[in-house]
Amino acid sequence: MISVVGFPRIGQNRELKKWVESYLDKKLSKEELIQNSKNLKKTHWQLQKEYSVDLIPSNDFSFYDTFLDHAMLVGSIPEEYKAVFSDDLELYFALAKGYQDQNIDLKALPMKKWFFTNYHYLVPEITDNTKFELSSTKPFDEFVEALSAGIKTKPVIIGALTFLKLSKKSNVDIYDKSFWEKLLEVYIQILKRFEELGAEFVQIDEPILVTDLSTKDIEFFDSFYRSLLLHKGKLKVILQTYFGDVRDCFEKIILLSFDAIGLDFVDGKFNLELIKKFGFPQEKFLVAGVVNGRNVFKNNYKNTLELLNMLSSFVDKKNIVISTSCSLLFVPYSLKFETNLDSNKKKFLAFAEEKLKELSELKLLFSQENFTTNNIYFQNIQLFEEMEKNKLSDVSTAVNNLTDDDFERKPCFEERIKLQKEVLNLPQLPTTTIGSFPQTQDVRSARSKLKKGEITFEEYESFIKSKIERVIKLQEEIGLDVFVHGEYERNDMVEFFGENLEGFLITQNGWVQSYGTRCVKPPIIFSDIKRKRPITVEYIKYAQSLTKKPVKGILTGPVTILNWSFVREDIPLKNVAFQLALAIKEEVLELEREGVKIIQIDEAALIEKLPLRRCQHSEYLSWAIKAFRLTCSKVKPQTQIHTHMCYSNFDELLDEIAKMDVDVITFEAAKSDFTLLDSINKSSLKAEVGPGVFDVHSPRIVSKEEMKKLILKMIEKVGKDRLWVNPDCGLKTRKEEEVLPTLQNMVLAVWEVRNNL
Ligand SMILES: CN1c2c(nc(N)[nH]c2=O)NC[C@@H]1CNc1ccc(C(=O)N[C@@H](CCC(=O)N[C@@H](CCC(=O)N[C@@H](CCC(=O)O)C(=O)O)C(=O)O)C(=O)O)cc1
Ligand SMILES: N[C@@H](CCS)C(=O)O
Ligand SMILES: [Zn+2]
Repeated sequence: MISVVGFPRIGQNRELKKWVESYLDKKLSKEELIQNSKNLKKTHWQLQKEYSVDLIPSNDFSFYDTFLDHAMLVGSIPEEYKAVFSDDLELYFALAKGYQDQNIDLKALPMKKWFFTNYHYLVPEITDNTKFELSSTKPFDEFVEALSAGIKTKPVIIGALTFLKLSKKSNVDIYDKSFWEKLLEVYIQILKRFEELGAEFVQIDEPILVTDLSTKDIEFFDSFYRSLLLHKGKLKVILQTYFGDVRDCFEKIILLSFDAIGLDFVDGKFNLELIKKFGFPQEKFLVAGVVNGRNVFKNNYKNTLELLNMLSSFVDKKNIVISTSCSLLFVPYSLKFETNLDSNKKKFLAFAEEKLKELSELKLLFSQENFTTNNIYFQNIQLFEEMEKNKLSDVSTAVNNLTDDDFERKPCFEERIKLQKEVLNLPQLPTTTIGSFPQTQDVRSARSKLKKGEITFEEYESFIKSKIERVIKLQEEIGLDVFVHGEYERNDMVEFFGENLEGFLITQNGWVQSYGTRCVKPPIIFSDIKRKRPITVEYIKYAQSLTKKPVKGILTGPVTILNWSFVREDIPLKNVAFQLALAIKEEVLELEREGVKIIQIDEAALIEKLPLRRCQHSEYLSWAIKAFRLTCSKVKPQTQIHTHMCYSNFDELLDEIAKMDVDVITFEAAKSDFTLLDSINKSSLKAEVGPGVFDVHSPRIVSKEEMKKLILKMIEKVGKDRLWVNPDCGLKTRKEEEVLPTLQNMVLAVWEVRNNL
């Protein structure tokens, strides 16, 4: 059999994004949105059927986020939202995006990164008031929709442990049976309903099982599922894990009466060792995740068939289900739109649709005794031999020649910061922004015209320069201290660098959902990385020529470029990171030579990609931090190096972040509690800090008073001498009318505080 854990839902041309945005703009009716989405789901199910997928997922579709769908399903929604909306879809989008009118001001649920991916889920809150009850029909409706199209799907449901652990909890003990019994009842009802509807398989996703688990987690899991599985009736229940191995609970889960266990053999290589050590129950299916759901390179059939054959010495061959390692949500839809990719490179790639083909080819080969004589197998072997030949020089000469001195910035922070203060002569509590200003429609449309050849590069360049002129003027008017050029020339902070460095492939349509309706187009790292030409220098120099205030040169750091790109699987990540670092270093040094006095190297994704298991942290951090240091170790002491990190919970990692040895770090402040600021004082971090004073993800205009209070609190926590004042991230997703007043209030708040220092 073949199973797909989940399928991309945004549509081959981002149709869903466009429909949802139109619905939110009141340009598409609710009925149209629902009908269009039904057609889209049907297309995806039919596509999977064409590739002979046996276990086709449903309920992997979502208007915004499946975690929010699940919260709606089990009734874990705050009462104050429920009270306002009689329409479920309005309630849903209010939770996703917030809601404001003259009388009501409801915030959006917070977003968090989904494990180590670049997808964000919405975080529901569970309190002692939460009354779990079956509150939506979405998964059942989708099952029936597919059935009426002639496809019996495998509904996918988020498991209870993953749901509870990834939700925010207030005043509840999730391990207390009297708390979770109600939730159990809801899960029982869900299974019963699917059984009534005639489902054969149901997939329960428990990716949390691949993280470090406590005894309580394991006890909860055991009791909850022991009880739930008593009610499965005729259904076959798949326990689906992904993103790693299940070393903490394998022995327990194989004893439970799941009918199938889904294990990831791509990110969870250790799963094979677990099976070798503990065996696998003969009566169960093993859903073997062998086709990578998180990367775009073709599957190596030789390795995969070796693995499957190895597994078949522990599991009856007919019980091995060939599967994706995780949902295909994390890869683009199809290669068929990539008409500009060099065919000699494209042949090494597989997006979601091509992965369906891989699954069916693997099924065929696995069923054949003499698969090595099959032409499909032979061609795949040849492909990988060719890939091996055009391997990146394992460690390129420059990376090979690096010595300790290349990672060391001199002199020490205390001496550098004194020199920088003399050069920059900034006021106390310097104000700045993180880099991007609103990417307004005119900017997107100019870029689109450039791509279509409707305007020349010179016309585009002069348009970007006019935007820079405007943003410099705006910053002068607002009274900020350190300026930015606005990043108007960048479609995305990673893709833009991919477009301008050698070694990357850029897709036309390789969109992947990042959150809600927002997508990114990750570039593909294919060969040695080199800087072909200056990337940011001209626009930053131009911006600096328009003002006496210092303009920050803003670059994306090597680890973030690496982590938000698709990277070849046959080269150690560390080597690719060092190649990227050498390229960014050249840009840093050129900016410095051109007189740029402050350079910000964004490492938004450095902490977020931390391995899920603690025991693997230090290995990752050691090369990731070195890659960052390589970019700026050779700048003059007078040049001030900033970095920016967003979204991450890095309280416990401050001593590691200190090793980046930057002069200034801006980050998302813990929104209302100040634990991070307290931790800064206790850590070895010496850098000046700019905890964000407003949340860029909310359209709210923030008042001077609100920010003044925050600044005073921050001064109390970290002192006035090392504090910067800035938003918590770039402003690209906001409208100008939302952020300009807030920036003005931020500056006014600082002026008032300064006057009283
Ligand atoms: C900081 N974040 C980032 C992450 N990952 C990245 N790779 N980059 C990030 O910045 N991860 C964590 C967060 C996630 N945050 C975001 C924030 C915003 C977006 C977003 O706005 N995405 C846009 C697409 C951006 C883009 O690449 N735009 C292109 C193409 C624009 C386009 O769609 N053009 C239209 C034509 C337009 C016209 O003619 O008017 C078209 O092609 O049809 C560009 O600017 O050139 C989105 O809309 O989803 C994502 C993640
Ligand atoms: N410089 C980037 C960082 C985002 S994390 C921006 O301002 O958009
Ligand atoms: Zn950010």
